[in-house]
Amino acid sequence: MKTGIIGGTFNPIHLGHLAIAREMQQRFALDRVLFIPAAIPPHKKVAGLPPFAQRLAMVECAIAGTDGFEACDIEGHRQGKSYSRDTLQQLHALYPEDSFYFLIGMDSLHSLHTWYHFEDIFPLCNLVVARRPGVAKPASTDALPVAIRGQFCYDSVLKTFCHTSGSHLYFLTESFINISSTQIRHNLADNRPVEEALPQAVYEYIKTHHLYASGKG
Ligand SMILES: Nc1ncnc2c1ncn2[C@@H]1O[C@H](COP(=O)(O)OP(=O)(O)OP(=O)(O)O)[C@@H](O)[C@H]1O
Ligand SMILES: O=C(O)c1ccc[n+]([C@@H]2O[C@H](COP(=O)([O-])O)[C@@H](O)[C@H]2O)c1
Repeated sequence: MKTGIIGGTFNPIHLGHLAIAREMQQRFALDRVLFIPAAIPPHKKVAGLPPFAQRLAMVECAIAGTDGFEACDIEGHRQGKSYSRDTLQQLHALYPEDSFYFLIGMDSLHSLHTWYHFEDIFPLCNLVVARRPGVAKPASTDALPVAIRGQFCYDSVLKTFCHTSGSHLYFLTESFINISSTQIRHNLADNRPVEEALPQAVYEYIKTHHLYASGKG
């Protein structure tokens, strides 16, 4: 089975997340894409963060009825920070036959060397990086962050980066939408429109549960 993974704080999940997940699903003919909310995001402020259960519920609202998309609460069952290395190891143990495609934003690629045991991550999955249209697709290891480039080579025939473990590093380009959860939270707090950035069901969940009102982070 080919399994895609998109992890995030999902505070809240938005149409940008869904668009890149769909692109990854189609490009790699994935059997399923797991949306994994971080219970305790390792590098983000947790003050004012809605509880894990609410961020998971918004993910469930966002993907309901979409073939191949599944919410995964694996990080809600662990103590401490939600490190991706630990999640990937757990998924490998649960699904030893699967190959994994782990989606991250370009910003995350550039800070990957600061992640917990980041070098363990490469052999555990293929990395799929979402980049903005117009940002050149890297075509040599020189374009990769210094901290990781030594572990990859560039195959100019296949136009792909290969890790020493045999995993690959791919770049997506088609579907980046210029949306962030931060912008959505600010718009909600200021009563500015957000409907175009959010699935309708997520918008309704936010309204019903009075999330992100002014003064609520
Ligand atoms: N519009 C987008 N297009 C492509 N990737 C995105 C987009 N927004 C977020 N991502 C990526 O999705 C993953 C989860 O993102 P996250 O939940 O932190 O959302 P965010 O919008 O970046 O949040 P915030 O604004 O609060 O930092 C990260 O790897 C991030 O880089
Ligand atoms: O494992 C780490 O050290 C680590 C550090 C920063 C981010 N991550 C993961 O990257 C994903 C996106 O994180 P964020 O903070 O941009 O929402 C999410 O799954 C996080 O758990 C993981």
